[in-house]
Amino acid sequence: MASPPSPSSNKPPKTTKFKIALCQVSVGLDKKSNISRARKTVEDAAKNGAKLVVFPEMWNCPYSIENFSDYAEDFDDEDESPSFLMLSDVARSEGITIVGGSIPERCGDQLYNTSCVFGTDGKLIAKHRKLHLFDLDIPDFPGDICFKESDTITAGDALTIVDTDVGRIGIGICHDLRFPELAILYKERGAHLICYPGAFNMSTGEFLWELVQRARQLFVATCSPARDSRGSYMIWGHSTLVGPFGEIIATSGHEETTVIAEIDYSMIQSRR
Ligand SMILES: O=C(O)CCC(=O)C(=O)O
Repeated sequence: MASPPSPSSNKPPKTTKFKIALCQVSVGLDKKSNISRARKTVEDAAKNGAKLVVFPEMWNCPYSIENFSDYAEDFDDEDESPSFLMLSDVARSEGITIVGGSIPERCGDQLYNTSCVFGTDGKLIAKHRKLHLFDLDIPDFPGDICFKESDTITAGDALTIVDTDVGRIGIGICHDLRFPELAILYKERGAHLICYPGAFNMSTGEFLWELVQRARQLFVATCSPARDSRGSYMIWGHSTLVGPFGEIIATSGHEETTVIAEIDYSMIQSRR
């Protein structure tokens, strides 16, 4: 993996205008079909001109504490990492950058909620372990949700910012989006875009998901799985691209879809 860019090296991106695809895929119980569906989605996005593809949080596994261990992958073990290998392979074959949402990562005795970023040659260029785990119990809120991610997942301990062919990208996962400090640090380190694979729920999604993205004053891309109305965890959806003025460039509902939109980094300069 490349070492993270230093704050002072404000390298201009190779590409300043490009298409991004936010793949709001449906996620089912069958891991193999989640993987093949995801691959096809990347191939279609590349056909439509996308140079950067973003996946949702936990795209290979229905979002539930009970599933994380069964669907987890050890990235150092080729026989144990089909989701990881597929993303690497399709990034290379399509020649695109992929922010691979997140999948449960097994490392020794620990499980992490991890996002892998692949360059156009298919190499892993960054890995972000979710920093802020989602522990919530709000019985009187609409949707009265109770979820304790820390029962099975260990929190990461590092920022993740990486230079790619499509700019300097900071990564956060879902609940990380709520913490402005992280976005401020990425901004100080010269990020052009922050990608947040997420899976917000119905309780907090309606109130916070869009609001916090629009407050970051950078390009922000969020990508959620599609809602599964039979699932135990009701996903908010609404994968969105926000520009540096807080404007919504493109968004979606909660159904399965791929949002394709243009990013033009010259807008960051205009905002300044
Ligand atoms: O912050 C929130 O309200 C939702 C976060 C979440 O769903 C998650 O981190 O998985």
